[in-house]
Amino acid sequence: MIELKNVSKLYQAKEGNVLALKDIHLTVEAGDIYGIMGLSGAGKSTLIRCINLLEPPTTGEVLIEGVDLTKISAALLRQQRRNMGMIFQSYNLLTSRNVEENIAYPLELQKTKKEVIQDRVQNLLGLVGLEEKRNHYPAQLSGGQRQRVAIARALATNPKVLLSDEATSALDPITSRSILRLLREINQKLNITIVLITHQIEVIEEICNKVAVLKDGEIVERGMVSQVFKAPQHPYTNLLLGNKAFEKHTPIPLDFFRNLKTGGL
Ligand SMILES: Nc1ncnc2c1ncn2[C@@H]1O[C@H](COP(=O)(O)OP(=O)(O)OP(=O)(O)O)[C@@H](O)[C@H]1O
Repeated sequence: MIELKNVSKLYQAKEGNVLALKDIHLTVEAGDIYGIMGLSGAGKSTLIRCINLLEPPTTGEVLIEGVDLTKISAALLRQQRRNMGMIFQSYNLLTSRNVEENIAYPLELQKTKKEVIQDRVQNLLGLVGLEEKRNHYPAQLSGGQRQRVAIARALATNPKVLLSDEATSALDPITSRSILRLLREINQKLNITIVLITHQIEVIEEICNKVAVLKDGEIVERGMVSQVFKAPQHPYTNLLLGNKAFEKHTPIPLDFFRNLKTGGL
């Protein structure tokens, strides 16, 4: 349902040009929770923003259900974008609007009838578990609650796809897990395809069925999470997963501290 073909992105700036994406080919099927992982600067944000054309690719095609977004008019693009909600690390809520009003905002923009908006907002508040906070403003909410509002707002127009740009990176591990659980529920109950970018391996492990590994603007490895994580083929994937194994499971050898004291490392 989402297909990127030969997508490249060149940023041209006074300070110098950056080729942020190089000949990307990516297929996301309906129902996937597709994770794109890589270190800082790998091109993850650029890639996810190319999917809804927030960042127009320099070359290549972005096909959503067979429609190439790079070739349609601005009006048609606006219409296509309603099929794709997006959430961000920094939530991007409207600070002068309360929870209900934030969720209603995309529907107001498309001139939906008031009664329909009320019903939809009510359902979404239930879905994200924020009925009791409906009149609160973003400043009165925790990070996790803000992300729930952002998720409800992203789903307001009934999209088929949800794009998640490091949605849990600013949250503590427990809140992060509760947001990931919510995303999985949305994928399973509402049949919404999710594409997410993250630098956190545990996010991929927790909810994604597929993964692509991005390095310096190129996809170096992709596949089912179960396979890629069990038997990574590319040294860079190994490095990313190896680091995690070190953090999580490998006790730091005593020699490390001895050597540190004596400057022997
Ligand atoms: N508007 C821009 N103008 C010039 N260069 C840019 C622009 N946006 C991103 N870049 C460059 O493109 C490359 C990829 O950036 P991008 O933000 O996509 O990476 P990322 O993997 O999302 O990184 P992070 O995890 O740190 O957000 C980087 O070298 C970055 O400096």
